[in-house]
Amino acid sequence: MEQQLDLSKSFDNKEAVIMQNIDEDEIFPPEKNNNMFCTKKIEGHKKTKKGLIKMRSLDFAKESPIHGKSLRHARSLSSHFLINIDEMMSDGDNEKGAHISKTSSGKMGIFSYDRSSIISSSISGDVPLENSQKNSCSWRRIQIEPTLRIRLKFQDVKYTVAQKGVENSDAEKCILQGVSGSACPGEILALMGPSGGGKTTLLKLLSGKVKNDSGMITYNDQPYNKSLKQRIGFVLQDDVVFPHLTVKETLIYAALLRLPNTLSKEQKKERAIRVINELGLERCQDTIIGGAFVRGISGGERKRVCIGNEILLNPSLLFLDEPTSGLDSTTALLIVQMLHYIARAGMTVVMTIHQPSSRLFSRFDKLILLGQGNSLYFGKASEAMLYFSSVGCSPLIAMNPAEFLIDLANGNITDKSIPSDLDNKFLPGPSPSDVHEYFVGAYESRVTNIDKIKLLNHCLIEEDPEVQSWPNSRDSGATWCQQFSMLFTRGLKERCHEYFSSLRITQVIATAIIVGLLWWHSDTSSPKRVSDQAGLLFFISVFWAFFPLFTVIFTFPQERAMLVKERSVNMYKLSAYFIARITTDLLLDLVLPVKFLVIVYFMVGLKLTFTAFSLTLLTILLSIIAAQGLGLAIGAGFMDVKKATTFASVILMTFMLSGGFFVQEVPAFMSWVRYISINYHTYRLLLKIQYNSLTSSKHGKGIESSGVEVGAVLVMVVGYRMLAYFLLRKMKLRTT
Ligand SMILES: Nc1ncnc2c1ncn2[C@@H]1O[C@H](COP(=O)(O)OP(=O)(O)OP(=O)(O)O)[C@@H](O)[C@H]1O
Repeated sequence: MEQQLDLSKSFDNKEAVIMQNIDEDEIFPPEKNNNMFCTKKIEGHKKTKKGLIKMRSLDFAKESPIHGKSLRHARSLSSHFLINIDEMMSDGDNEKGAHISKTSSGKMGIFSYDRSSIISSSISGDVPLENSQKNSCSWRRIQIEPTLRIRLKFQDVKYTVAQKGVENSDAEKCILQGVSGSACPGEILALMGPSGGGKTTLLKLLSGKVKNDSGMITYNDQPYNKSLKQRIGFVLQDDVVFPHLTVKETLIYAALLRLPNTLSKEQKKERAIRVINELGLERCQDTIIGGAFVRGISGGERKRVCIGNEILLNPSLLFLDEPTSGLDSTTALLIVQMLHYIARAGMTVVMTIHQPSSRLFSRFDKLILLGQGNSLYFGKASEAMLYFSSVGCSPLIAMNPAEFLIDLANGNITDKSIPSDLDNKFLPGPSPSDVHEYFVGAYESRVTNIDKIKLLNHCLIEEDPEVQSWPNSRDSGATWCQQFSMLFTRGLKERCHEYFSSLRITQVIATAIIVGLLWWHSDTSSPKRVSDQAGLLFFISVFWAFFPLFTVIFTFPQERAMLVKERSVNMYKLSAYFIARITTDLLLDLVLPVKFLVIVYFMVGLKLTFTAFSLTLLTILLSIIAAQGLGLAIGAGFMDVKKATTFASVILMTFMLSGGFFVQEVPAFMSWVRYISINYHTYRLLLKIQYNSLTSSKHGKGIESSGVEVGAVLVMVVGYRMLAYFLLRKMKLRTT
C-alpha cells in the first residue's frame, strides 16, 4: 500500500505530516492555493525499511491572511499532523518505519487513524495550531544529561493484603497474581486495565514503595536497595504541590533542596530554569500553581510541573500514576508525547493509564494489560491487537485499540468476534468472568515461556563508563542550615497569603473594633466596672488562644501528603522542616495581635503606660506561641482535620472554663485542670499587669507571683512543640 508523506513547510525544518489518501485539494482548496498558501511543491521518494515512501513538500507563504472557513480548516489540519511527524523526525529511521507501519495498520482495523477521524478532530479544534507548534518544538529540546540506565525486570510478582472488616480475620485479598514484564531505558511501559485491576499497586511495587510478597523485581539484575531511591522518580496521581507558589518558585525550591551540593546555588537554579524550558512552561512560570480554592495554572501544566519536579534529579526510572487523568485528550497526548521524549533521552518510563485515546496508545512501547490482578497481555503495545486476534478476538467495528483492550479486561465482548470454544462452551453466552478466565488461560498457555523470557531479556545496556562511575547515593546535598533557610522562605511565601488574607485581617480588625466599642473607655471606679474590665482581659486571653490554635491545627494534616512525598526522597531532615515551620508560623502570627491590641488598648482605656502596654502585648504573644504549640501537637496527633478540630474545641472549652473567670472555687479533684490551661495563666498575667495595686480585690488571690505563670506558659511553649515533633516522627514511621 502506498503511503504519502506530506511536508507542510520543508524537509529541513521538520514540520511535516503523515497522510493517507487525502487529496491535496481537499486540504488546501484551489481558491486558497491561488491565494498564496501553496507556493512550491516538491515530490520525491524515500527508502525506509518498510519500503518506498512517496514524499511531497508544499512550501507556503508565511504571512497568510486568515479569513474564511476553508482556510481555518487547512490551518487546523496541518497543526494536527505536526505532532505525528514531530515524533517521526525526532527518532531514528527505524522508528519512522515503525510509525508508518502503525499508521498503515489503521487500514486493518488495528489503529483507527482513518481520514474522517483525523479531519473531524482537527476541525473541532482539537489541537490549537500555536500551542501544538510551540509545545512540540519546546519539548524537542529535552536533553537530559547522561543518567545510569536501568533495566527493570519483574517476574511472577504477587501481592496480597489482609482484608479488614470481614468476619474471618485471616481473610486475604489477592491483588496481583503473578505479573511479569520488563522495561528498558528509552521505553515507555504502560500498565493498562480497568479500575481496580491492580495498576497502582503494581506501580508502587515496581518503584520500591511497597514490598512484594513473592516474585522477583530487579533493577539491572540487582534487587531493590536504598541507593536506588534517588534514581527513582514517582509522580503521584494527585498532584502534590503548594498552591500559592509559582511554577518557577516550585521548581527552584525543589532544585535547591534536592540537587547535590556539588552544584552551586546558581547552577541549581539554572537547572530548574532549563527544566521549565524543556517542559514548555515558560509562559506560565510566574503564575501560581493554584488549587481547589485559588485559580492557577491549568491541569496539564500542573502535571508537567509535577513531572518537572521529578526529572530535575535526572532519575533513571520514572513512574507515573495516571498522569493523564482528568485531562482532555489533547493535553493528555501532549503529556505522553513529552514522556516519550523523556524516555528517549535514556530514562525508563513506567506509567499507569485508564483509557488512552488511540493516538496516545501509539506512543507506548510496551504494554501490560491487567484484569483483576492477572496479566492478560505483556508485550509490544503495537502487537497487542495482533495477539488478541491470534486468540480469536478482534473488533467487529472500527475501534480505538485501548477501548478494545479495556473491554476485554472487563470481560465485555460486545462488538467483538469471540473464539468459538468460548462461544460454544457457555450458552446463551459467556459471562464477563468466563471471558476473563479465558484470556488469563490463553495468555498462560499461548505465550510460551521462551517468548516470555525473550521479552524479559530483550535489551542489553551499554553503559557509559562516566555514568557508571557515579556515586550510588545521591542524597540531598543541602546542609541542615540551608534546608532550614529554604524551607523557611518557602513557608513564608506559601503561607503569607493565608495569614494576611483580607478575610483574616477583617476578622481581627472587626473583632477589635467591636470589643473597643463594647468596653469603650472602661475604668476601675467601682467593683462592677473592675469586673467588666476583667471580663475584657479574659476575653482577650481566650481569643488569642483560640485564634492561633485553629490556624495552625490544619498545618500537618494539610501538608501531610507533601511531607511524606518530600521526606520519602530524603529532600530534607524532619527537624529542619519542623523548626522552619514553627518559625514561619511564629513570625506570621505576631503581626495581627499587635494591630488588635493597638486598637483595643486605647479604645477601652486600659492602663496608659508604656510598660503596661508592652507587658500586655508580650503576654498575648506568649499565649499565642503556646496555643500554636498545642495546635501543632493536636494536628500532628490526629493528622485528620475533622478529628483534630473536634478534639481541640473540647480542650479549649475545658481550658476556658477552668481559666478562673467563670468559676472561682473549683472542686479539689478538678482544680489541677487550671494549671494546664493556657487561659488561666495568661488571664492572671493580664490581671497583674493592669491591677498590680488591686491585689487584695476579688481577683487578687496569689496574683503577685507572676513568675509561676510565665514559667508555666514557657513550659507549654516548649512542651507542646516537643510533643508535636514526637508525633510527627511517629507519623513518618506509619506512612513508610
Ligand atoms: N491496602 C489495601 N487494602 C485492601 N484492598 C486494597 C489495598 N490496596 C489495593 N486494594 C484493592 O486492590 C485492588 C487494586 O487496587 P489498585 O489501586 O492497584 O487498582 P487500580 O487498577 O490502580 O485502580 P484505579 O484505576 O481505579 O486507580 C482494588 O480493588 C483495591 O480496592
